[in-house]
Amino acid sequence: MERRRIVRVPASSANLGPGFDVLAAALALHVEVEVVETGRFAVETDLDIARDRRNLCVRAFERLHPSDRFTFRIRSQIPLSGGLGSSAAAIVAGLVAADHLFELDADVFGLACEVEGHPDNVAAALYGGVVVCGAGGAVARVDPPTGLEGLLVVPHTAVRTAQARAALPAEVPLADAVHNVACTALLTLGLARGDWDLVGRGLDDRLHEPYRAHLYPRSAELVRDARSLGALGATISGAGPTVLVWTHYEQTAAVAERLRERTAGWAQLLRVPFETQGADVRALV
Ligand SMILES: Nc1ncnc2c1ncn2[C@@H]1O[C@H](COP(=O)(O)OP(=O)(O)OP(=O)(O)O)[C@@H](O)[C@H]1O
Ligand SMILES: N[C@@H](CCO)C(=O)O
Repeated sequence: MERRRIVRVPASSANLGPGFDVLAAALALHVEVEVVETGRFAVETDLDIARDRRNLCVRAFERLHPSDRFTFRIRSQIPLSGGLGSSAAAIVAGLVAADHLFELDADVFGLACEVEGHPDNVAAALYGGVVVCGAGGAVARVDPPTGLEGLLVVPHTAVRTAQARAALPAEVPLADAVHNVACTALLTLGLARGDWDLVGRGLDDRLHEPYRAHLYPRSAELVRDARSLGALGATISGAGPTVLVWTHYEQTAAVAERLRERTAGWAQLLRVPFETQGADVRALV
């Protein structure tokens, strides 16, 4: 009988403002990858992604097992323009599928970090919730507070993560590093306590968003103006250009209305809950 697995992995928003390469949150948009032992290699998808062995799901799968006899059917709700952890979700899906098919009990998190190059999106994709990635591969996870919602504003123009990482300086002023430590502490306390004031005060960043603003000028402007639209604040999602506008659910509809006027012509405006559930795998018969 054909062996078959279906893996569902959430999108994620990394950095959450000040927590560069440390903080991320899973979001309720998903990639679904069905891996079937058909006896031939193929990638079947409507997405604009590689259909050969350069495909990220396949590359990740191959870290654990050859893909020659497997067909990969990939569907995704995650915009590919950048900032929503689509690459991490694809990598986690490939690894989880192989790990489950061959009962390997592999270090999926460690391998996924190696392929992705940084841990934040990978941790959120694998474990769900809000994650803090520490030294030596440690991950702490907390459920997002009840009532927290996100509005995602997705531009047409894409930014590749590699390009955004290349824009960062090797050194930053000490005062900016201190500012980010303070904001990260306020934000994590705010998220753990469900304290909206602390969350709003903790979203500011000086380590990556200013250095990348020339790659996504309209997104940077929206982050600056989000509070004046009634939101708790906004952050560049991951390496951008998508913007995550943070709201309490009682504010979301009104903020969405103002954003709709403000972002006419942008690719998508999505109301997306934070996701508590991480990667999930099922065996199909
Ligand atoms: N389901 C998928 N299967 C295979 N490859 C994918 C899939 N989804 C995305 N990719 C690949 O990942 C690339 C996007 O990766 P990139 O790191 O630039 O952005 P991102 O992961 O969406 O954003 P960020 O890392 O900032 O959150 C796509 O161009 C595509 O090549
Ligand atoms: N922390 C990463 C997330 C992008 O995948 C970055 O900002 O480069």
